[in-house]
Amino acid sequence: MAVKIVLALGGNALQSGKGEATAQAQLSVVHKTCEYIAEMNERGYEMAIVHGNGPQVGRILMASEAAKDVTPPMPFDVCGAMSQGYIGYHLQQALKYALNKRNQNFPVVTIATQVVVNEKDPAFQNPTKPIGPFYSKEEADELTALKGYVMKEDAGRGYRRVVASPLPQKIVEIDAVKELWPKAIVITCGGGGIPVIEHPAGCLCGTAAVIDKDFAAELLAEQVEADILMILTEVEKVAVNYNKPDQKDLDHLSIYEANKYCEEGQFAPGSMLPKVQAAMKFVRSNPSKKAIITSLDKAIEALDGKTGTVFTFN
Ligand SMILES: Nc1ncnc2c1ncn2[C@@H]1O[C@H](COP(=O)(O)OP(=O)(O)O)[C@@H](O)[C@H]1O
Ligand SMILES: NC(=O)OP(=O)(O)O
Repeated sequence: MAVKIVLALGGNALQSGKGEATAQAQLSVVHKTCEYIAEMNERGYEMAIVHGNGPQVGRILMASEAAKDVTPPMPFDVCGAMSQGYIGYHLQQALKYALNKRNQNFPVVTIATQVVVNEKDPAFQNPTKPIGPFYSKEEADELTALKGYVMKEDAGRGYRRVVASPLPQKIVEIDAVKELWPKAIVITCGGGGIPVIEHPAGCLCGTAAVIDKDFAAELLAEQVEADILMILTEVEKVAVNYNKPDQKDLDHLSIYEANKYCEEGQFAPGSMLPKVQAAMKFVRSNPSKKAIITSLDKAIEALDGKTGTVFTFN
């Protein structure tokens, strides 16, 4: 039986950290990303793709706010939906190209995905999710004074605007995802999903937040009964004492070890911590499953057991 994987694609799979933030620059990075995904498809893995949207949704919001004199600003949830649309479009285009090159006539489809969050989630009172570009401390202080943004330092890389990031509770379009699996590679829960609140009458209402795509990918992986949750980011392995002279890269983490390192504060909140927490949650949900955190270019080697940080129950 084919191995089922939910792939979570981080920022570097979509945009070069040091490069420009244009649509063209994103598409060229996505083309490279899709070569790896097509190779995985060629090897017989069944996949769904969840991607991040922090930089993109932040920039869509900025553009919308900057244009307020000519057109009404888009609500936050609509900006999230827009980010799903254009990132999904880039992935569809690049993945189809990479698949065709390998003579794999395989459908690729993006589902605009709503994800239910709890309006009482404490995350609404404590914004943690970095979005948009990076700023210096001085620029960050100016934005706080000028626009009231909450700005936080992001894993040693500069300051970013942070917004609420409630936990995903339910994937609204999950039946469609299951229906399409494994007939297509489905791009779903982009940017963690469009955050919606479920009202008693049954209607859904978009809300101002950005769900963490690693947690949404975890929920998806549980619901489609994936064998592996694979989180692809910039680093090949999770480390302890990250960025310090005594940094130690980790090949394997049990729930017990991962928990201990979380308590020690080894993983930066808003970057590595949610990935580790999502990996732990998936393995805890079914101790026969595994999660892998690695870099995009090492994904296949990691599936072959040669690199990455592998999370297992014991
Ligand atoms: N303990 C750690 N081990 C490895 N990387 C870490 C650690 N703590 C923080 N990081 C940083 O977290 C980054 C991944 O988070 P982020 O860039 O937010 O993810 P994404 O790829 O989803 O956009 C890594 O590239 C690294 O810079
Ligand atoms: N929504 C989300 O988690 O985006 P990033 O991966 O870009 O932070």
